[in-house]
Amino acid sequence: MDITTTIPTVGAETARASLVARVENLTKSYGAHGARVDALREVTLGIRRGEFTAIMGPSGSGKSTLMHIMAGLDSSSSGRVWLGDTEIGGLGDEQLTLLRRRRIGFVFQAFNLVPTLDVEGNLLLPFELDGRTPSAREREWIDELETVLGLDPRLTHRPHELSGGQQQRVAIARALVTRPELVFADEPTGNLDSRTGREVLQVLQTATRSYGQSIAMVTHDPIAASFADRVVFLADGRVVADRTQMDASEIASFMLSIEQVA
Ligand SMILES: Nc1ncnc2c1ncn2[C@@H]1O[C@H](COP(=O)(O)OP(=O)(O)OP(=O)(O)O)[C@@H](O)[C@H]1O
Repeated sequence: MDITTTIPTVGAETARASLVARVENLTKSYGAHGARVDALREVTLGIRRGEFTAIMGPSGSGKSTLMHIMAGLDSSSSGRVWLGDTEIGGLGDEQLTLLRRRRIGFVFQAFNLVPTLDVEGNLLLPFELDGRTPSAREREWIDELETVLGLDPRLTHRPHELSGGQQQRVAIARALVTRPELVFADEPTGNLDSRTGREVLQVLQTATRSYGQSIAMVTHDPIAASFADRVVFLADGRVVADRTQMDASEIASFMLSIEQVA
């Protein structure tokens, strides 16, 4: 047996198994010729399972474009994208819709709750959209989320009767109810004051630390990124740094250095 070729292969497979999502040589360009914008340039990145990853970068660095392509909301110009073992680039629209519905959770800056549904109705929406009711085990999980996120007294309230922080908690609970492989959070604290924002970030951190939820959060806020286990920095469509556990001041100075170069 040729041991020199066997060992690295096993190592690479193990490393890939620990990734919940990955992209390889991803590029995305908008427009053509003189008006062309290269939003992503040959990005290769893996999101590790069970980690809270922040994707940071100045405005226009490509954060949202990367998130949208990883979540199957947009297509790439070239390169490959996987969620687990599924290569997203090979999927049709219907398969992509199912993948997003069943395997990915989303939390947006604007909460995106359905205004006509109460909290319980919003939490059950992912099941409703999938044409099914939660199993007994899923019902237990929903009950646990409602309690942990402090939503029990609010279940019959509609979004307009809730504070911004409460609405974002509902949105996070809704993203977690189906136990998705990966939750994408897009500036989840962008509409919140700093104290409420920190509480929401703690909720996301708890989802990872207590429940092993993989989360990828796009942000330009150093304080938000400091709650993450890992911070990936983008500048001008490229990954320029990939660090673990940085505090907010380290992140802020690193951002400043990127912005000065850009
Ligand atoms: N639909 C589009 N058409 C043309 N250019 C686009 C489009 N979407 C994004 N871009 C450009 O691609 C680049 C990356 O944009 P992207 O929104 O991914 O950056 P971002 O880091 O998320 O910025 P922000 O923090 O301001 O949201 C920018 O130069 C942007 O102007």
